[in-house]
Amino acid sequence: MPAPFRPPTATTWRLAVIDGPNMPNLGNRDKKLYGEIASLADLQSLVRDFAETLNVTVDQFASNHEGEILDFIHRTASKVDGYIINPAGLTTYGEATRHALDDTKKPVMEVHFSNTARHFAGVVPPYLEQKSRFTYSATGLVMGLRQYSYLGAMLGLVLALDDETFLDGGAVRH
Ligand SMILES: O=C1C[C@@](O)(C(=O)O)C[C@@H](O)[C@@H]1O
Repeated sequence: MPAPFRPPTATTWRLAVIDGPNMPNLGNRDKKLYGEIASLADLQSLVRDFAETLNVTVDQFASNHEGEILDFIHRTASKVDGYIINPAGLTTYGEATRHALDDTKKPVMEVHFSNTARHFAGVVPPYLEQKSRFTYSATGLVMGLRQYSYLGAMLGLVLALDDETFLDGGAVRH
């Protein structure tokens, strides 16, 4: 059933959804953080189904290798209207990936399964405080809602792209 709040004439935006290092192993990760989701394939199927409901398309990509993620961003930059990324293992040091996304000039939503502020506080002492590099240049951030973070990010990004007074149809980032 199509989303009732998007008119039938709304643009079919093309989005790219990227999962970074360790997300290909989603089914075997800590259930306290990642829940009972069985696999990356299940996550991608949930995201695809939601995209269909919103009447947008998604190009999905996951890799344990930053270079492959950079290649994906470079080759999709002129084809997609916005990115959703879970930088995962690149969150704190993924400057090359952040720059590649920045170079696209497209809106970028950062997503995480966990609330990374709480998660990081649990894994390092306060004097080594860890932060996401991606939040500095992301359009927005959704985290702490496990797989539903991706759906929240997608909904927000699609409505923002629809709103010509906000992202100017994807041409301008704010
Ligand atoms: O791999 C991940 C997954 C993560 O991005 C999340 O989705 O909660 C959080 C990161 O700190 C971690 O390195």
